[in-house]
Amino acid sequence: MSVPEYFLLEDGDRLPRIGFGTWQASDEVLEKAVDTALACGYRHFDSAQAYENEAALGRALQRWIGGDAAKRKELFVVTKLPPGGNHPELVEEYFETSLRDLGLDYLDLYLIHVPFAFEHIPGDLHPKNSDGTMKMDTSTDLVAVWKAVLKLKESGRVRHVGVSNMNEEQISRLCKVSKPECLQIEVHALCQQVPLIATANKFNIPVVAYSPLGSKALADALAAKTGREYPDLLQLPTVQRIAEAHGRTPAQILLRQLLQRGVAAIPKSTNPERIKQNISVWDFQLSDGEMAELAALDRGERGRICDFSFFMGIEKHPEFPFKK
Ligand SMILES: NC(=O)C1=CN([C@@H]2O[C@H](COP(=O)(O)OP(=O)(O)OC[C@H]3O[C@@H](n4cnc5c(N)ncnc54)[C@H](OP(=O)(O)O)[C@@H]3O)[C@@H](O)[C@H]2O)C=CC1
Ligand SMILES: O=C1CO[C@H](CO)[C@@H](O)[C@@H]1O
Repeated sequence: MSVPEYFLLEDGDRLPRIGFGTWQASDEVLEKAVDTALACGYRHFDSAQAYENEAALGRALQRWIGGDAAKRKELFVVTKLPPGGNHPELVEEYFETSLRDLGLDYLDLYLIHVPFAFEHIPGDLHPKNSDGTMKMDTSTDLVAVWKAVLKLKESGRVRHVGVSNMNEEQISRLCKVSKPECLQIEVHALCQQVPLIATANKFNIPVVAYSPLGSKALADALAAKTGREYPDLLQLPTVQRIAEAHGRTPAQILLRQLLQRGVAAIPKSTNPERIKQNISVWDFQLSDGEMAELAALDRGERGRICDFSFFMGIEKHPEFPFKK
């Protein structure tokens, strides 16, 4: 089956289905990686204020744009409102900080990063109590935050707005105000999010898969916390066998499965060869049988690696999105 390289959004904007992830890439390394990614054809870049590297991303993008408005239009730049910004009266301030750090005069997509709120403490994106638990604001009014994000779109400084890490109930609640234009969630071979993607498809909301390769960083953090080893998706026998059959790499198989499920993916790499590899996924296709074998790897909720358990106490927040 052929897969379009973009989601078509309103106003004819195009959301490239392979994007470039930036979490846990330090400034200098990130700038070089973004230069490579741009040269390889990436035009969708995923960031977040929480990654604390928006300025580095912005510098690399500005070099490539070179003041040319047509080149800026080629890019699809995404960033996210952090948990400390989940207060309606603070959305504008947090947004302006990201836009300034990115050095852009508009953003293509702004996402509510998570549905729960931390206290707003200037200069501290992950405020903690003395016992290590997060300083949460349990009075989060998610609809009011969403309305404040929608106002940014009305102002023209954001072209599209969406959400991340939200469950079906939260998505339905926000859809009553205005449908999110994108849902960014963890999706990969062991956490295939079949029900949530079905809901997104029902609302015609494009889904973008984060940690599409199983995120070594998150898997290691989970293993350190739970003592539960998390499998390396790239080493899964089924993935390796199908990769062998196609003369492709395991990563390309994992990404192609997502594309053929109608989901976009934002793999992160700072290695030039792997950056190139991750966007070279358009010239082969997986058979129905191979797709069925990959679908059988799903562990549903048990396959989740990003459960925010490193934010101690977060599961007590009324808007914690995942099954406890
Ligand atoms: N909305 C949210 O809450 C979240 C959003 N995200 C976004 O999603 C992006 C991707 O997810 P992320 O968690 O980073 O993890 P990924 O699933 O993208 O995996 C990244 C890891 O895989 C390695 N890798 C990349 N390409 C290959 C390849 N072709 N072969 C083998 N190994 C490879 C990278 O190492 P190397 O660099 O050495 O190649 C890195 O260690 C993030 O960067 C971020 O932008 C992530 C988590 C949560
Ligand atoms: O985007 C993200 C990158 O991963 C982090 C650790 O899970 C998250 O906090 C954040 O949601």
